[in-house]
Amino acid sequence: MKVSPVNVPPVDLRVFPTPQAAADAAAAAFARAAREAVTARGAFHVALSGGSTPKLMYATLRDLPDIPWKAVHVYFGDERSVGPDSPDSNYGTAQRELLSYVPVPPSQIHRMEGERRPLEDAAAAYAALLPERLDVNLLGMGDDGHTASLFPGTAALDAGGRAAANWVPQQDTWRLTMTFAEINAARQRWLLVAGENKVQALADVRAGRGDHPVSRIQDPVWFVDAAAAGETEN
Ligand SMILES: O=C1O[C@H](COP(=O)(O)O)[C@@H](O)[C@H](O)[C@H]1O
Repeated sequence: MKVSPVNVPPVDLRVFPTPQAAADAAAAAFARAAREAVTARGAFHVALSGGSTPKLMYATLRDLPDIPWKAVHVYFGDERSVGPDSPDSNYGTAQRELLSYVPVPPSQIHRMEGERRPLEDAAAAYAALLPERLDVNLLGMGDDGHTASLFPGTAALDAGGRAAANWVPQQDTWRLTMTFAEINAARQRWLLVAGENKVQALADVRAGRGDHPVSRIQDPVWFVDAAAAGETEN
C-alpha cells in the first residue's frame, strides 16, 4: 500500500548551523518537555532513537540541570537483533552515552529484547509494556529515508499494533521497531537529523517527493543541521 507523504510543507523544521547546535536545541526541548509532562501528569514517557546522531544530544542532556530524571520513563523506537552488550545495540548506546550518567531508576528503562527469539515475541512483549501514550518520540532518519527500523519497502511499514519484527533486506538482518501507529500516537514526534549524507532524503521529504518512510510521520518537529538542510556555504 502506498501512503502519501504527510509531513510536506508547512512543517516545523528548525535548521541549526552545526550538528552540536541541533543536538543542543533538541536537548533543551527534551528538558522542557520533561518538566512540563511531570508537572501535568507526574511522569515523562520518552522513546529514544538509535544510530549515531543522538550521541551529541545525549552528551548535552547528561549535563543539563533541572531534568526530573526520577520521573522519566525511557523506551526505544527500534533495536537491532542483538543483545544489550553488543556495540550495535541502540539501548547499549543510550546506556553508555546518557543513562549511566543520570538518575533514571533502572526499572523505568525499557529496552527492546533484541536477543530474544523468535523476534516476534520480543515485539509482542514490547507492545505490551509500552505506556498508554508516549509524551515524546525522538526519531532519526537514515540517508535512505528510513526512520526507527521502518526501511523502504519493508513489511513493517504497514504493520498494525504497536511494535513489530521487521526483515530488512537492505541490511540483511531482522530489526525490532515501533510501528507508525505507535509513533504517530505520541504527543510529540521529533526528528534529529544531521550530516550531508541526509541532504537528498530531506530535500525529497520537504518537496513531497518519493515515498520515504519518514514522510509518514505526522506533524514532526525537525531539528536539522545546515549540512542536512543543504544550507552550507561553498
Ligand atoms: O538504523 C538506524 O538508523 C537511523 C539513523 O541513524 P543515524 O546513525 O544516521 O543517526 C536511526 O534513527 C535508527 O534508530 C537506527 O536504528
